[in-house]
Amino acid sequence: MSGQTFAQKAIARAAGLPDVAVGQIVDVRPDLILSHDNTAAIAAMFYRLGLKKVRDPDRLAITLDHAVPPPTPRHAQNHAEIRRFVAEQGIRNFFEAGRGICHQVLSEEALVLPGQMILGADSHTTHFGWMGAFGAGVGRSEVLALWATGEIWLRVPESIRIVLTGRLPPGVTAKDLCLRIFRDLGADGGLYRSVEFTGEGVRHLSVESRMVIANFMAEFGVKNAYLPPDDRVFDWLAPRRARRTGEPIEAVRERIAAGALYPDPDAPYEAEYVYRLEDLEPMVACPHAVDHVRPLREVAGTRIDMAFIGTCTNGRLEDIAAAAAILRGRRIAPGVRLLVIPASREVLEEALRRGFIQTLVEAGAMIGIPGCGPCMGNHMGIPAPGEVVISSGSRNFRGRMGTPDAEIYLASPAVVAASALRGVITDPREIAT
Ligand SMILES: CC(C)[C@H](C(=O)O)[C@@H](O)C(=O)O
Ligand code: SF4
Repeated sequence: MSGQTFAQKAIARAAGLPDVAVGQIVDVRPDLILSHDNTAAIAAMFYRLGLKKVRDPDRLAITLDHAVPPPTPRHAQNHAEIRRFVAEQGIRNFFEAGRGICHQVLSEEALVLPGQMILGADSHTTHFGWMGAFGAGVGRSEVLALWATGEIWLRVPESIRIVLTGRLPPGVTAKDLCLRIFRDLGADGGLYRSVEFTGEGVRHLSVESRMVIANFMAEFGVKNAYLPPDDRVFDWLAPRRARRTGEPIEAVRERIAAGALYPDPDAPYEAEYVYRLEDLEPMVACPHAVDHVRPLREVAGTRIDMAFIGTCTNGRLEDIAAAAAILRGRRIAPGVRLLVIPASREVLEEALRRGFIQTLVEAGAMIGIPGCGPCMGNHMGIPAPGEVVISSGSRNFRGRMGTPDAEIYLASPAVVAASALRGVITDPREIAT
Protein backbone atom coordinates (compact mmCIF):
# COMPACT_ATOMS: atom_id res chain seq x y z
CA MET A 1 0.00 0.00 0.00
CA SER A 2 1.31 3.44 -0.86
CA GLY A 3 1.75 6.14 1.77
CA GLN A 4 -1.26 7.83 3.31
CA THR A 5 -1.95 11.47 4.03
CA PHE A 6 -3.21 12.62 7.40
CA ALA A 7 -6.68 13.03 5.93
CA GLN A 8 -6.69 9.44 4.67
CA LYS A 9 -5.60 8.12 8.05
CA ALA A 10 -8.04 10.21 10.06
CA ILE A 11 -10.99 9.42 7.81
CA ALA A 12 -10.13 5.71 7.76
CA ARG A 13 -10.10 5.77 11.55
CA ALA A 14 -13.45 7.57 11.77
CA ALA A 15 -14.90 5.17 9.19
CA GLY A 16 -13.58 2.07 10.97
CA LEU A 17 -11.72 1.01 7.81
CA PRO A 18 -8.10 -0.14 7.48
CA ASP A 19 -7.46 2.44 4.77
CA VAL A 20 -9.26 4.74 2.34
CA ALA A 21 -8.34 6.09 -1.09
CA VAL A 22 -8.36 9.74 -2.13
CA GLY A 23 -11.73 10.51 -3.72
CA GLN A 24 -13.46 7.60 -2.00
CA ILE A 25 -16.79 8.31 -0.34
CA VAL A 26 -17.13 6.74 3.08
CA ASP A 27 -19.42 6.89 6.09
CA VAL A 28 -17.69 8.33 9.12
CA ARG A 29 -18.62 8.48 12.78
CA PRO A 30 -17.11 11.68 14.18
CA ASP A 31 -15.99 11.80 17.80
CA LEU A 32 -17.68 15.15 18.36
CA ILE A 33 -20.40 17.22 16.71
CA LEU A 34 -20.34 20.96 17.32
CA SER A 35 -23.04 23.57 17.09
CA HIS A 36 -23.49 26.98 18.71
CA ASP A 37 -26.16 29.67 18.61
CA ASN A 38 -27.46 27.93 15.49
CA THR A 39 -28.48 24.91 17.61
CA ALA A 40 -32.09 26.06 18.06
CA ALA A 41 -32.64 26.23 14.31
CA ILE A 42 -31.24 22.72 13.89
CA ALA A 43 -33.31 21.46 16.82
CA ALA A 44 -36.48 22.88 15.28
CA MET A 45 -35.79 20.97 12.06
CA PHE A 46 -34.94 17.86 14.07
CA TYR A 47 -38.28 17.86 15.89
CA ARG A 48 -40.17 18.85 12.74
CA LEU A 49 -38.94 15.66 11.10
CA GLY A 50 -40.50 13.72 13.95
CA LEU A 51 -37.12 12.84 15.48
CA LYS A 52 -37.15 12.61 19.25
CA LYS A 53 -33.74 11.79 20.71
CA VAL A 54 -30.24 12.47 19.48
CA ARG A 55 -28.37 9.24 19.04
CA ASP A 56 -25.45 9.93 21.33
CA PRO A 57 -25.81 13.09 23.42
CA ASP A 58 -22.25 12.76 24.73
CA ARG A 59 -20.95 13.30 21.21
CA LEU A 60 -22.57 16.70 20.99
CA ALA A 61 -20.95 19.92 22.14
CA ILE A 62 -22.87 23.17 22.18
CA THR A 63 -21.65 26.67 23.03
CA LEU A 64 -23.44 29.99 23.21
CA ASP A 65 -20.99 32.40 21.63
CA HIS A 66 -22.17 34.19 18.50
CA ALA A 67 -24.26 36.81 20.27
CA VAL A 68 -23.50 36.81 23.99
CA PRO A 69 -24.88 38.20 26.16
CA PRO A 70 -27.95 38.37 23.93
CA PRO A 71 -28.37 41.83 22.37
CA THR A 72 -32.09 41.52 21.52
CA PRO A 73 -35.16 39.63 22.78
CA ARG A 74 -34.89 37.45 19.66
CA HIS A 75 -31.35 36.42 20.58
CA ALA A 76 -32.37 35.82 24.19
CA GLN A 77 -35.21 33.59 23.06
CA ASN A 78 -32.83 31.68 20.80
CA HIS A 79 -30.57 31.00 23.77
CA ALA A 80 -33.56 29.94 25.89
CA GLU A 81 -34.62 27.45 23.19
CA ILE A 82 -31.10 26.01 23.10
CA ARG A 83 -31.04 25.59 26.87
CA ARG A 84 -34.36 23.76 26.62
CA PHE A 85 -33.01 21.44 23.90
CA VAL A 86 -29.87 20.78 25.96
CA ALA A 87 -32.01 19.81 28.98
CA GLU A 88 -34.41 17.67 26.93
CA GLN A 89 -31.57 15.76 25.29
CA GLY A 90 -29.35 15.45 28.37
CA ILE A 91 -26.38 17.14 26.66
CA ARG A 92 -23.51 17.49 29.09
CA ASN A 93 -21.06 19.37 26.89
CA PHE A 94 -22.97 22.63 26.99
CA PHE A 95 -21.12 25.89 27.49
CA GLU A 96 -23.02 28.95 28.59
CA ALA A 97 -22.81 32.49 27.31
CA GLY A 98 -19.53 34.03 28.39
CA ARG A 99 -17.51 30.78 28.37
CA GLY A 100 -16.09 31.69 24.97
CA ILE A 101 -15.99 30.94 21.28
CA CYS A 102 -16.82 27.33 20.37
CA HIS A 103 -13.46 26.33 18.88
CA GLN A 104 -11.45 27.86 21.67
CA VAL A 105 -13.68 26.36 24.35
CA LEU A 106 -13.64 22.82 22.97
CA SER A 107 -9.85 23.01 22.68
CA GLU A 108 -9.50 24.24 26.25
CA GLU A 109 -11.88 21.56 27.48
CA ALA A 110 -9.82 18.93 25.61
CA LEU A 111 -13.02 17.49 24.22
CA VAL A 112 -11.24 16.68 20.96
CA LEU A 113 -7.88 14.92 20.83
CA PRO A 114 -5.21 14.36 18.19
CA GLY A 115 -6.29 11.85 15.55
CA GLN A 116 -9.98 12.31 16.31
CA MET A 117 -12.65 13.80 14.09
CA ILE A 118 -14.90 16.75 14.87
CA LEU A 119 -17.56 18.02 12.50
CA GLY A 120 -19.24 21.30 13.31
CA ALA A 121 -21.94 23.62 12.05
CA ASP A 122 -19.30 26.29 11.76
CA SER A 123 -16.84 26.88 8.98
CA HIS A 124 -13.87 27.44 11.30
CA THR A 125 -14.07 23.90 12.66
CA THR A 126 -10.82 23.46 10.69
CA HIS A 127 -9.42 24.94 13.93
CA PHE A 128 -8.85 21.50 15.43
CA GLY A 129 -6.10 20.81 12.94
CA TRP A 130 -3.84 22.70 15.35
CA MET A 131 -3.61 19.53 17.46
CA GLY A 132 -3.62 17.11 14.55
CA ALA A 133 -7.33 16.35 14.73
CA PHE A 134 -9.58 16.25 11.66
CA GLY A 135 -11.93 19.22 11.96
CA ALA A 136 -14.34 20.25 9.25
CA GLY A 137 -17.33 22.50 8.94
CA VAL A 138 -20.61 21.03 7.76
CA GLY A 139 -24.08 22.44 7.11
CA ARG A 140 -26.91 22.57 9.59
CA SER A 141 -28.87 19.80 7.89
CA GLU A 142 -25.77 17.63 8.04
CA VAL A 143 -25.54 18.27 11.76
CA LEU A 144 -29.17 17.26 12.05
CA ALA A 145 -28.35 13.98 10.29
CA LEU A 146 -25.38 13.50 12.59
CA TRP A 147 -27.50 14.04 15.67
CA ALA A 148 -29.99 11.47 14.39
CA THR A 149 -27.60 8.78 13.15
CA GLY A 150 -24.15 9.61 14.49
CA GLU A 151 -22.82 9.18 10.96
CA ILE A 152 -22.33 11.08 7.73
CA TRP A 153 -20.62 10.54 4.40
CA LEU A 154 -17.41 12.30 3.45
CA ARG A 155 -15.34 12.32 0.32
CA VAL A 156 -11.68 11.72 1.12
CA PRO A 157 -10.01 14.98 0.02
CA GLU A 158 -6.91 15.49 -2.04
CA SER A 159 -4.13 16.93 0.07
CA ILE A 160 -1.60 19.69 -0.33
CA ARG A 161 1.53 20.00 1.72
CA ILE A 162 2.97 23.23 3.08
CA VAL A 163 6.50 22.94 4.39
CA LEU A 164 7.57 25.50 6.99
CA THR A 165 11.23 26.13 7.68
CA GLY A 166 12.99 28.37 10.18
CA ARG A 167 11.38 30.74 12.66
CA LEU A 168 9.10 33.75 12.49
CA PRO A 169 11.00 37.00 13.01
CA PRO A 170 9.91 39.38 15.82
CA GLY A 171 6.71 41.26 14.97
CA VAL A 172 5.71 38.68 12.34
CA THR A 173 3.09 36.09 13.24
CA ALA A 174 1.20 33.02 12.10
CA LYS A 175 -1.47 35.42 10.82
CA ASP A 176 1.04 36.96 8.43
CA LEU A 177 2.04 33.51 7.19
CA CYS A 178 -1.59 32.69 6.40
CA LEU A 179 -2.18 36.02 4.68
CA ARG A 180 0.91 35.43 2.60
CA ILE A 181 -0.39 32.00 1.60
CA PHE A 182 -3.76 33.51 0.60
CA ARG A 183 -2.00 36.15 -1.47
CA ASP A 184 0.17 33.60 -3.23
CA LEU A 185 -2.45 30.92 -3.84
CA GLY A 186 -5.83 32.71 -3.65
CA ALA A 187 -8.77 32.24 -1.31
CA ASP A 188 -9.78 29.11 -3.18
CA GLY A 189 -6.24 27.76 -3.34
CA GLY A 190 -7.08 24.99 -0.90
CA LEU A 191 -10.60 24.21 -2.08
CA TYR A 192 -11.81 20.94 -0.52
CA ARG A 193 -8.21 20.00 0.16
CA SER A 194 -6.64 18.73 3.33
CA VAL A 195 -3.88 21.28 3.87
CA GLU A 196 -1.14 19.50 5.79
CA PHE A 197 1.71 21.51 7.27
CA THR A 198 5.05 19.98 7.93
CA GLY A 199 8.71 20.94 8.35
CA GLU A 200 10.84 21.93 11.31
CA GLY A 201 9.23 25.39 11.27
CA VAL A 202 6.11 23.88 12.87
CA ARG A 203 8.05 22.88 15.97
CA HIS A 204 8.93 26.48 16.75
CA LEU A 205 5.33 27.65 16.57
CA SER A 206 3.47 28.11 19.84
CA VAL A 207 0.28 26.15 20.36
CA GLU A 208 -1.70 29.37 19.98
CA SER A 209 0.00 30.21 16.69
CA ARG A 210 -0.91 26.76 15.42
CA MET A 211 -4.52 27.50 16.35
CA VAL A 212 -4.37 30.66 14.24
CA ILE A 213 -3.16 28.70 11.22
CA ALA A 214 -5.62 25.82 11.36
CA ASN A 215 -8.49 28.17 12.14
CA PHE A 216 -7.72 30.70 9.43
CA MET A 217 -7.22 28.00 6.80
CA ALA A 218 -11.03 27.97 6.54
CA GLU A 219 -10.57 31.12 4.46
CA PHE A 220 -8.35 29.15 2.09
CA GLY A 221 -11.33 26.94 1.23
CA VAL A 222 -9.91 23.82 2.82
CA LYS A 223 -11.83 20.80 4.01
CA ASN A 224 -9.52 20.50 7.00
CA ALA A 225 -6.09 21.59 8.12
CA TYR A 226 -3.38 19.65 9.90
CA LEU A 227 -0.25 20.43 11.87
CA PRO A 228 1.73 17.47 13.20
CA PRO A 229 1.22 17.25 16.97
CA ASP A 230 4.32 17.24 19.18
CA ASP A 231 5.19 17.50 22.88
CA ARG A 232 3.91 21.07 23.09
CA VAL A 233 0.48 19.89 21.98
CA PHE A 234 0.42 16.87 24.30
CA ASP A 235 1.60 19.00 27.24
CA TRP A 236 -1.13 21.54 26.55
CA LEU A 237 -3.94 18.99 26.27
CA ALA A 238 -2.99 16.42 28.91
CA PRO A 239 -3.74 18.40 32.10
CA ARG A 240 -6.95 19.69 30.57
CA ARG A 241 -8.12 16.21 29.62
CA ALA A 242 -7.02 14.81 32.97
CA ARG A 243 -9.14 17.46 34.69
CA ARG A 244 -12.16 16.05 32.84
CA THR A 245 -11.47 12.37 33.46
CA GLY A 246 -9.78 12.52 36.88
CA GLU A 247 -6.93 10.26 35.71
CA PRO A 248 -3.23 10.97 36.30
CA ILE A 249 -1.85 13.47 33.78
CA GLU A 250 1.01 11.20 32.65
CA ALA A 251 -1.32 8.34 31.72
CA VAL A 252 -3.62 10.70 29.86
CA ARG A 253 -0.67 12.26 28.05
CA GLU A 254 0.54 8.86 26.88
CA ARG A 255 -2.88 7.98 25.59
CA ILE A 256 -3.21 11.27 23.75
CA ALA A 257 0.21 10.86 22.11
CA ALA A 258 -0.64 7.28 21.12
CA GLY A 259 -3.74 8.51 19.26
CA ALA A 260 -1.81 11.02 17.15
CA LEU A 261 -1.68 10.45 13.40
CA TYR A 262 1.14 11.46 11.07
CA PRO A 263 1.16 11.35 7.28
CA ASP A 264 3.59 8.92 5.64
CA PRO A 265 6.63 10.48 3.97
CA ASP A 266 5.51 9.06 0.61
CA ALA A 267 1.87 10.16 0.96
CA PRO A 268 0.31 11.46 -2.27
CA TYR A 269 0.28 15.26 -2.23
CA GLU A 270 -1.23 17.14 -5.12
CA ALA A 271 1.07 20.11 -4.58
CA GLU A 272 3.79 21.20 -2.21
CA TYR A 273 4.77 24.74 -1.19
CA VAL A 274 7.67 25.82 0.97
CA TYR A 275 7.64 28.89 3.23
CA ARG A 276 10.73 30.16 4.98
CA LEU A 277 9.31 31.75 8.09
CA GLU A 278 12.28 34.08 8.57
CA ASP A 279 11.54 35.70 5.18
CA LEU A 280 8.00 36.75 6.09
CA GLU A 281 6.86 40.29 6.91
CA PRO A 282 3.62 41.78 8.32
CA MET A 283 0.76 41.44 5.83
CA VAL A 284 -2.70 42.99 5.61
CA ALA A 285 -5.84 41.75 3.84
CA CYS A 286 -7.42 44.84 2.29
CA PRO A 287 -11.14 45.43 1.66
CA HIS A 288 -13.13 43.45 0.62
CA ALA A 289 -11.45 40.06 0.23
CA VAL A 290 -9.30 37.86 2.42
CA ASP A 291 -6.90 37.27 -0.47
CA HIS A 292 -6.67 40.94 -1.39
CA VAL A 293 -3.44 40.88 0.57
CA ARG A 294 -0.61 43.37 0.49
CA PRO A 295 2.55 43.72 2.53
CA LEU A 296 1.80 46.11 5.38
CA ARG A 297 4.41 48.59 4.15
CA GLU A 298 2.25 49.24 1.06
CA VAL A 299 -0.81 50.27 3.08
CA ALA A 300 0.94 51.80 6.11
CA GLY A 301 -0.52 55.21 6.93
CA THR A 302 -4.12 54.30 6.01
CA ARG A 303 -6.38 56.05 8.52
CA ILE A 304 -8.57 53.85 10.74
CA ASP A 305 -11.62 54.52 12.90
CA MET A 306 -11.85 51.27 14.79
CA ALA A 307 -9.51 48.49 15.83
CA PHE A 308 -10.73 45.06 16.94
CA ILE A 309 -8.72 42.32 18.60
CA GLY A 310 -10.60 39.08 19.16
CA THR A 311 -12.31 36.12 17.39
CA CYS A 312 -11.50 32.42 17.14
CA THR A 313 -8.68 33.36 14.79
CA ASN A 314 -6.80 35.81 17.01
CA GLY A 315 -8.39 36.36 20.43
CA ARG A 316 -6.03 34.28 22.53
CA LEU A 317 -3.59 35.10 25.32
CA GLU A 318 -0.63 35.41 22.96
CA ASP A 319 -2.63 37.94 20.92
CA ILE A 320 -3.70 39.98 23.93
CA ALA A 321 -0.13 39.87 25.27
CA ALA A 322 1.18 41.24 21.96
CA ALA A 323 -1.34 44.09 22.09
CA ALA A 324 -0.54 44.84 25.74
CA ALA A 325 3.19 44.94 25.00
CA ILE A 326 2.60 47.60 22.35
CA LEU A 327 0.14 49.66 24.39
CA ARG A 328 1.82 49.47 27.81
CA GLY A 329 2.09 52.99 29.26
CA ARG A 330 0.61 54.52 26.10
CA ARG A 331 -2.80 55.76 24.92
CA ILE A 332 -4.56 54.91 21.68
CA ALA A 333 -4.85 57.72 19.13
CA PRO A 334 -7.63 60.30 19.65
CA GLY A 335 -10.69 59.50 17.56
CA VAL A 336 -9.93 55.76 17.40
CA ARG A 337 -11.88 53.03 19.23
CA LEU A 338 -10.09 49.86 20.29
CA LEU A 339 -12.19 46.85 21.20
CA VAL A 340 -10.60 43.77 22.73
CA ILE A 341 -12.64 40.58 23.21
CA PRO A 342 -10.87 37.54 24.65
CA ALA A 343 -11.76 34.32 22.86
CA SER A 344 -12.72 32.62 26.13
CA ARG A 345 -13.19 33.12 29.82
CA GLU A 346 -9.97 31.20 30.40
CA VAL A 347 -8.12 33.69 28.19
CA LEU A 348 -9.81 36.59 29.97
CA GLU A 349 -8.90 35.25 33.43
CA GLU A 350 -5.27 34.74 32.48
CA ALA A 351 -5.10 38.16 30.80
CA LEU A 352 -6.46 39.65 34.03
CA ARG A 353 -3.94 37.79 36.19
CA ARG A 354 -1.08 38.96 34.01
CA GLY A 355 -2.20 42.59 34.03
CA PHE A 356 -2.85 42.74 30.28
CA ILE A 357 -6.45 43.83 30.69
CA GLN A 358 -5.44 46.65 33.03
CA THR A 359 -2.82 47.78 30.51
CA LEU A 360 -5.33 47.74 27.67
CA VAL A 361 -8.04 49.53 29.64
CA GLU A 362 -5.55 52.21 30.70
CA ALA A 363 -4.55 52.59 27.06
CA GLY A 364 -8.18 53.37 26.25
CA ALA A 365 -9.46 49.97 25.07
CA MET A 366 -12.98 48.66 25.57
CA ILE A 367 -13.11 45.05 26.79
CA GLY A 368 -15.93 42.75 25.64
CA ILE A 369 -17.48 39.56 26.99
CA PRO A 370 -15.78 36.42 25.57
CA GLY A 371 -17.58 35.43 22.38
CA CYS A 372 -17.63 36.34 18.71
CA GLY A 373 -18.48 39.99 19.35
CA PRO A 374 -18.79 42.02 16.12
CA CYS A 375 -16.80 39.48 14.04
CA MET A 376 -19.81 38.67 11.87
CA GLY A 377 -21.70 41.87 12.61
CA ASN A 378 -24.04 40.52 15.27
CA HIS A 379 -23.42 43.17 17.94
CA MET A 380 -20.92 44.77 20.32
CA GLY A 381 -19.02 47.11 18.05
CA ILE A 382 -20.54 47.51 14.61
CA PRO A 383 -18.74 50.11 12.47
CA ALA A 384 -20.61 53.12 11.06
CA PRO A 385 -21.08 53.51 7.30
CA GLY A 386 -17.91 54.73 5.66
CA GLU A 387 -15.69 53.79 8.60
CA VAL A 388 -12.43 51.92 8.35
CA VAL A 389 -11.79 48.96 10.66
CA ILE A 390 -8.62 47.01 11.26
CA SER A 391 -9.46 43.62 12.74
CA SER A 392 -7.67 40.51 13.91
CA GLY A 393 -10.63 38.44 12.64
CA SER A 394 -10.88 36.15 9.67
CA ARG A 395 -13.27 37.73 7.20
CA ASN A 396 -13.51 41.14 5.56
CA PHE A 397 -16.07 40.78 2.80
CA ARG A 398 -18.48 43.65 2.32
CA GLY A 399 -20.93 43.81 5.22
CA ARG A 400 -19.13 41.20 7.33
CA MET A 401 -19.23 43.39 10.42
CA GLY A 402 -22.82 44.42 9.81
CA THR A 403 -22.26 47.59 7.76
CA PRO A 404 -22.16 47.24 3.97
CA ASP A 405 -20.02 50.27 3.30
CA ALA A 406 -17.46 49.92 6.07
CA GLU A 407 -13.97 48.90 5.01
CA ILE A 408 -12.30 46.06 6.90
CA TYR A 409 -8.61 45.34 6.93
CA LEU A 410 -7.41 42.08 8.48
CA ALA A 411 -4.08 41.80 10.23
CA SER A 412 -2.30 40.31 13.22
CA PRO A 413 -3.17 41.56 16.73
CA ALA A 414 0.22 43.30 16.90
CA VAL A 415 -0.60 45.26 13.74
CA VAL A 416 -4.07 46.08 15.05
CA ALA A 417 -2.66 47.36 18.35
CA ALA A 418 0.06 49.42 16.66
CA SER A 419 -2.55 50.89 14.31
CA ALA A 420 -4.84 51.79 17.24
CA LEU A 421 -1.90 53.55 18.87
CA ARG A 422 -1.11 55.69 15.84
CA GLY A 423 -4.56 55.98 14.26
CA VAL A 424 -3.20 54.73 10.96
CA ILE A 425 -2.12 51.28 9.78
CA THR A 426 1.25 50.83 11.43
CA ASP A 427 4.04 48.26 11.43
CA PRO A 428 4.33 46.95 15.01
CA ARG A 429 8.09 46.65 14.56
CA GLU A 430 8.28 50.46 14.62
CA ILE A 431 7.05 50.57 18.21
CA ALA A 432 9.50 49.90 20.99
CA THR A 433 8.23 47.31 23.44
C1 LIG B 1 -22.64 31.51 12.17
C2 LIG B 1 -21.67 30.48 11.64
C3 LIG B 1 -22.42 29.40 10.96
C4 LIG B 1 -20.57 31.14 10.80
C5 LIG B 1 -19.60 30.13 10.19
O1 LIG B 1 -19.93 29.02 9.79
O2 LIG B 1 -18.44 30.40 10.06
C6 LIG B 1 -19.78 32.16 11.62
O3 LIG B 1 -19.10 31.58 12.68
C7 LIG B 1 -18.86 32.95 10.76
O4 LIG B 1 -17.68 33.10 11.10
O5 LIG B 1 -19.31 33.46 9.71
S1 SF4 C 1 -15.30 34.44 16.08
FE1 SF4 C 1 -16.01 34.99 14.04
S2 SF4 C 1 -15.11 33.46 12.70
FE2 SF4 C 1 -14.99 32.64 14.77
S3 SF4 C 1 -16.86 31.40 15.03
FE3 SF4 C 1 -17.29 33.48 15.78
S4 SF4 C 1 -18.21 34.58 14.04
FE4 SF4 C 1 -17.18 32.74 13.22
